[in-house]
Amino acid sequence: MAEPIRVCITGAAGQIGYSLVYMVGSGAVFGPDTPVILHLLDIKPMMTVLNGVCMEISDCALPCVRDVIATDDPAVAFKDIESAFLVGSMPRKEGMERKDLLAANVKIFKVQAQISAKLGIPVTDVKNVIIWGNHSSTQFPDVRHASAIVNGQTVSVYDAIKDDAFLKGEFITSVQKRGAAVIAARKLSSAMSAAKAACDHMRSIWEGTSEGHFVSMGVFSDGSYNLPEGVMYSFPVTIKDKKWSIVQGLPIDDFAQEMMDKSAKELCEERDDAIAVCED
Ligand SMILES: NC(=O)c1ccc[n+]([C@@H]2O[C@H](COP(=O)([O-])OP(=O)(O)OC[C@H]3O[C@@H](n4cnc5c(N)ncnc54)[C@H](O)[C@@H]3O)[C@@H](O)[C@H]2O)c1
Repeated sequence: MAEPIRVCITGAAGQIGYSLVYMVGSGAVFGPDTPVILHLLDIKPMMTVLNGVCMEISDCALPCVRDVIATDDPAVAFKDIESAFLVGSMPRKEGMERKDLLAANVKIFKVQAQISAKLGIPVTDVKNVIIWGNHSSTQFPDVRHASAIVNGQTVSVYDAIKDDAFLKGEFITSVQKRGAAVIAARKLSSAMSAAKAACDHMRSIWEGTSEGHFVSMGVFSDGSYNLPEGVMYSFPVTIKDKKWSIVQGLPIDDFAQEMMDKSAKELCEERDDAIAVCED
């Protein structure tokens, strides 16, 4: 086996942390041949809970876990690490909008399932669905540039679904409202799917994207696609040598641009709110 890498997970005693620890420790993120030393950070009152998580890590005999450092000291948690999942903060509760979280959290610091169900194919046969914008009710899931394997042929998802009303209506709104729907059903914010998404992001960064594939990530906007510069915005990106590049030149129609602009406007407002909180 290779030398172990040090991976920090903050908020490790929380819901998302609980799923993340398992996924990282089982080899699903950095590969089954890469041992990891887990640096688990949480706040002092959560140390007993974190100790329970450590007991379970030990009981699971996770194949990739070489050692575990559980701490409430960020200096210890972030020492010599190669990668970090910054999860520690306050989750959204029923009735809360994302904006409500900003004031609380600012100081501390994808959507193929529906398409594959509509086409009756496995999720692995759908690629390049884009989420533009914010992770909120203005996010814009866009299948215009996506392709799928149907009956052994690679086809455009838009042409295969052939349902403009669905793709511009129900599909978008159900993705936009998914977070709230999970909270309404679980009475808790999503955790397993959030941890899976974080792990997918980390694996994409670690391994890079394969030829012809892109993934959506919230990255610092450089003004591509006529969107405002200087906000964190979800773009289609490719990744090589752990560096992301925004995919350029995708044709954007009026409908898409309007959706993308709406999410950008909200992100600019959130950025300004966050700056105001910091300056308080
Ligand atoms: N993007 C998404 O899809 C998505 C989905 C769900 C949750 N979230 C966000 O992820 C975060 C964590 O959610 P959760 O459900 O795991 O919450 P949780 O309350 O179960 O866990 C959060 C953990 O963070 C710890 N924590 C708080 N402040 C900390 C600090 N300063 N340093 C280290 N640890 C700290 C808490 O003690 C707790 O153990 C929240 O901000 C939530 O809004 C995002």
